[in-house]
Amino acid sequence: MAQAVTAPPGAGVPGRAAALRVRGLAKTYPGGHRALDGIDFDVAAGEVFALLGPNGAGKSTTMRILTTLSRPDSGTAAIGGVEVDRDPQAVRRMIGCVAQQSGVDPAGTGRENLTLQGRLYGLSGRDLADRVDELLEMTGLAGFADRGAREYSGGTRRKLDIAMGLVHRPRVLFLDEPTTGLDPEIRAEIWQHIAGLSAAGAVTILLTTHYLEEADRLADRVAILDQGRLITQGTPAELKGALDGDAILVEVVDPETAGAARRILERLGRVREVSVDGCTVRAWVDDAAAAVPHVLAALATDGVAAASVAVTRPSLDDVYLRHASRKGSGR
Ligand SMILES: Nc1ncnc2c1ncn2[C@@H]1O[C@H](COP(=O)(O)OP(=O)(O)OP(=O)(O)O)[C@@H](O)[C@H]1O
Repeated sequence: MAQAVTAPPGAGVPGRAAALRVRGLAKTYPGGHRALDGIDFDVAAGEVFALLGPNGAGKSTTMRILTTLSRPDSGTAAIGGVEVDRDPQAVRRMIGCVAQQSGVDPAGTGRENLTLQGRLYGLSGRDLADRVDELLEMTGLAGFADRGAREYSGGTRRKLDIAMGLVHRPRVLFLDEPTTGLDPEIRAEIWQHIAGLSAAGAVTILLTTHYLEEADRLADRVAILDQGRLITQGTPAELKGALDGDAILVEVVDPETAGAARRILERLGRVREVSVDGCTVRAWVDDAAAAVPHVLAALATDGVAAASVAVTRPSLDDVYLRHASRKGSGR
């Protein structure tokens, strides 16, 4: 089995300036819970970097420290070369934050919310009006600009939150679970907006997410955080490529036979990491083309009927599950 790409301290993109640099960041909350246990990473200017991890892994704690809302016990974090602890005011001017909780004032219109946010950052007059129009256009909110935000759907409100985070042209945008709770259609629309921002190259993005597909689609690099430690980081392709082999998915006709199918596969020499989810039995093999006939023959010999067999290349889900299972944690 190939080793996963482990996180070299401060791994970043060679030759690109770090917009964000984190070294040895640690935090223990009152009561003794160690939420961060010394993490290192760099995010290059213009990159989209996704922090993944199960509940309680330390993602929000990392976000809070980087956005100056909380202090680490040790280690350093710098945005554009400025340490967050040393000059939080300067850091706040360089960053935009879209928190899980919406910052939209439901009593105002979209335009009013954006205008107020711009004023808080010192924008005024024509500059501010132009920036507000630009953002309304960019996030597809022009048609809703003068409606009360109270009437907005969850997705529209989230788009306004993102626009508000961008009003002062931050160098780094923090998105904390930007699409959690939104339906797939709106999620896809928001992904398009984030991808558009990234393609324009004007802003570096750090996002946290529970959706592996989101990280796979949007992120140039991802890091998996678990129990306060960064257990792996790299591009989605690197992380997937580090998992040797293919996944075989066998769907059994009768769910009662899934356990038997699992035991049969576990007895086959060339199959490893067999798991069951309902009617589907999943296993890893080095060479799917060679393994599939043996799998089917073994199932048929023991009288287990298979409805279908599929072979897939490793996904980011597989990367996540491999690391989560190594650590013995769930998702
Ligand atoms: N203010 C606090 N006081 C004490 N413990 C805290 C505090 N905030 C977070 N924790 C604990 O620290 C750990 C990390 O929490 P954090 O919110 O950073 O995780 P997370 O990865 O963002 O999780 P989620 O995906 O659920 O938001 C958790 O065990 C959490 O219970």
